[in-house]
Amino acid sequence: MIKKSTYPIVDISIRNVARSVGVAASTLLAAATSIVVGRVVDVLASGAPGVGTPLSLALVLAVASVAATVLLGEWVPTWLGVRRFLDSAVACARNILAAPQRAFARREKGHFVNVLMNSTDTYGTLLYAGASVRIPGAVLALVGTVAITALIDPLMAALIVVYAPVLWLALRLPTRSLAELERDILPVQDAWLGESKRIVENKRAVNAAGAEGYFSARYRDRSEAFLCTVTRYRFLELLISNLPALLSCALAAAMMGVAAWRCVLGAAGVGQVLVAYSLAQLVQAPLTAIAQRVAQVRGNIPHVERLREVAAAAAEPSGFEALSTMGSGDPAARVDGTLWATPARDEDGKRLWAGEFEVRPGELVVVKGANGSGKSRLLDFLRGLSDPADLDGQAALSLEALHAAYLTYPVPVFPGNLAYNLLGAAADPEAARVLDLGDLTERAITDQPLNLSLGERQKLGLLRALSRPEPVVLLDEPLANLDAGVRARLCDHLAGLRGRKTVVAIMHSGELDAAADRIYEVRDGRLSRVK
Ligand SMILES: Nc1ncnc2c1ncn2[C@@H]1O[C@H](COP(=O)(O)OP(=O)(O)OP(=O)(O)O)[C@@H](O)[C@H]1O
Repeated sequence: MIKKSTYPIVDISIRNVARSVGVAASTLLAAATSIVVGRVVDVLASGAPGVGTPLSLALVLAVASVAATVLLGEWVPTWLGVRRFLDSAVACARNILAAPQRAFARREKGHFVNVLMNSTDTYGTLLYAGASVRIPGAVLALVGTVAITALIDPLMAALIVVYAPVLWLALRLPTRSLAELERDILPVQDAWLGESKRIVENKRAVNAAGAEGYFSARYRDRSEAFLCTVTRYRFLELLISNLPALLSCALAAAMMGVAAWRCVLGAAGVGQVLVAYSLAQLVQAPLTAIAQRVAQVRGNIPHVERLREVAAAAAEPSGFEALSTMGSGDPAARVDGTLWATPARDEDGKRLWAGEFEVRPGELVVVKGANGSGKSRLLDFLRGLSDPADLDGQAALSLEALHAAYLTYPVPVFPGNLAYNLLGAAADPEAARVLDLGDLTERAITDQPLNLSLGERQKLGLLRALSRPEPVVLLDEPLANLDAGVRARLCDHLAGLRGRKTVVAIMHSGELDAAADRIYEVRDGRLSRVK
């Protein structure tokens, strides 16, 4: 399991302590402003001269308090949270890409979209900035305000000390429910995001099938389930944010009562009633912030658990290292055993018996067989994209095979141009000539479904695989969607690669048979060598 320090929530560094003091500064400056304003009122009430100095000081303190609220109280923790959000989003994307394929297949795509977009944001802005800066800042503000109040009147300070647990208890139930609800929302939100993604990705196919009604109904069901939990969440949020204002009236009345009593006894000026009212209001913000943010942190822990799960998956060894071979005389790949295509390992599970499948360096190897017989799963296995546990038997895979250039399905297209779509490789001039790219080399490429024809998309995938420097090339149906001229030239080209590159091609036709060094064919679930 990944260490908790991978995504720390409470991070008490010197910088964060300074930031927390900054968060507390606005409340403390506001408290000081109230006291000086109370002094102004006392001077005015007594009719004594010299109101100018405390009035100016009150003004300066009020401006400083507002500036501190905006800059230190809000902007600094917000900026810190956004930085954390960005850093954890980048790290999460890296981890998703690094995780073995089987770890990625354990969850549906909506889960990863949610982790990447939502959990990274929640971790940065709510959890880290909340627990490391905002909550400690609110605690400092509360302690400071109580201390300032105690200097004026210890009884008033005692009232705040009594009030704090009352408010905490009042908020306990809704904040707990909020925390529990947060856990329930996540899987519903995963499903909703997954469905949203499906609508966008499949729009054209849905239109072509005339299945708009079916898809909108599915979407409505998922949205209703999600919005139902969101409504409950919003209601609890509303309660938590408004309850303190309601209860604060009682605190304000009690504190003002104490001040008024002192006033009547002649122990304090009339300004103290105003100070009491201001302090009762001021203390609400840190108290509520502590209650709300602790609930937020508790409720949102599942987000950081999800991020840690992705980080743990990225650290998971693929397991293929144990199968890799290094020797120069070794085959590029050898598989001897039963390869399971489906997770089920019983009579219903699909499997391919790949007894003594072998590819030697520099060979052109053709694999044939009926649809769904497990040929693509075999290539995935050679490329180290599946799970070594899928094989009941033995295998030896060269590092070249495990890092092979791989044309697989669907051919992914990235918005940009052809050069960009080669993902860092320079176009192989011979492959480019063979594929007859036409205007594909100059035009803008988008991931809109009609931007490239099926054949053009295939050419792009082939150019990408054939331009990579890796010595082993795996091609899943290289001739699919190509016109007769390109098919013939491509077959000649692949035949010409013999001795220079190791090529394994899945074929549904005999066009490569004559050139192939070996041909394997699946018959009745068994992969046998036929040439
Ligand atoms: N994770 C999985 N869960 C369930 N079934 C799976 C899974 N992975 C593969 N399969 C099934 O295993 C079978 C073999 O798939 P594979 O893509 O290897 O076939 P193929 O021989 O390449 O077929 P084709 O010639 O049609 O491309 C298919 O029926 C596929 O649906």
